[in-house]
Amino acid sequence: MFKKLLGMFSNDLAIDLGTANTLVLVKGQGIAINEPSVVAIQYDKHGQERILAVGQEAKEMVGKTPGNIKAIRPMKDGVIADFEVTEMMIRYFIEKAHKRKGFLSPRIIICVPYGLTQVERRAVKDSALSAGARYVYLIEEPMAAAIGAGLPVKDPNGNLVVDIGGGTTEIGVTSLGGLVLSKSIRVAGDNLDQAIVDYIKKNFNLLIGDRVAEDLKIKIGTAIPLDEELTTTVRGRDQVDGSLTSIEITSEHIRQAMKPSLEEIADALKSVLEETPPELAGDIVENGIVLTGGGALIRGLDKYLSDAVKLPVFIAEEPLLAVAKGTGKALEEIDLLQQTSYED
Ligand SMILES: Nc1ncnc2c1ncn2[C@@H]1O[C@H](COP(=O)(O)OP(=O)(O)OP(=O)(O)O)[C@@H](O)[C@H]1O
Repeated sequence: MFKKLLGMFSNDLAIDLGTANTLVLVKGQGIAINEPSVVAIQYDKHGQERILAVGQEAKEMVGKTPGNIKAIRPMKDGVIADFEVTEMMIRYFIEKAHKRKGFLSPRIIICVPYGLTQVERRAVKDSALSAGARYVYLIEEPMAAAIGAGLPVKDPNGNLVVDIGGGTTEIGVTSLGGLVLSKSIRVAGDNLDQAIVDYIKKNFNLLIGDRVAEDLKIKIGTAIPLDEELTTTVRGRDQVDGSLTSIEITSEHIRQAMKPSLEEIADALKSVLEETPPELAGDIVENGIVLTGGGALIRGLDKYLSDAVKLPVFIAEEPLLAVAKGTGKALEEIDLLQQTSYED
């Protein structure tokens, strides 16, 4: 009761700490921040560092910075690659979202990739505590994705969600409010971008950056053949003579480039289905599989995965927001959470 009362005087926050994007929701107000998980750091001549930009502004600096500025993605492949910068980023986003704060420091629920080590979980909690959180809860990504996709996670039924983010694809089977089974592979959006860079280098002798590859994936990427293939022009540096040049690329090329990674995602899904207890598997056969995360937006991925596992596959509404929305819903039940398994 007392804790409930305290909650009325502070803006509790829900944070989806993604490897590609970080979203912050303020309780009762909705999404306050939706920005890339990138930090630009400037070093002075004594080697001292200071934050130059965080989020969208920092992402625009990636690959374009002079020597004394570094644009860093502190979370990579679903793990914390740089603790110090992750902490700076969490602190920056909390302070920005909580600037119109009540007179109490907030309680914060943070969604973290499945399978972070105890040390990484501790680091995330400590960053939020040192940024002024009164209490920090952690929730794992597949669970938040399932809640955000509107699946009836509390029912005694099996639900299967596949969250394809930037660094990881997380597959989870939920039932009775918990994760029964989960698998995380380091094959997701970033890996697809890298596969496109490599394919274009190998087949066209053209060097392109990650940002250009990501644009190609979003603009013309497809998991299945299209009735009318899409075409676009891509600019880069010729590997042989070093000149700047442009070539025509089709959706068929991008599909070929992404094929091995998409096969890995399909194989991971198959292995989770094989391990799912029969009672829950029956529910999944009936209800199908739900895709969340930015990767769910790849053209035809639902059909591709449905063909691979011979089950219906659906795309969640606003898949890029599903994890954040799920974390936000968990925040609304934060008083309940104090007694449940979410508490770390
Ligand atoms: N329309 C689209 N088509 C294909 N991919 C897309 C599209 N829009 C976004 N993406 C990709 O989705 C990924 C980001 O997704 P999301 O924000 O769900 O990841 P994240 O939660 O930050 O990462 P993680 O779940 O690994 O922590 C990026 O790789 C981005 O390129």
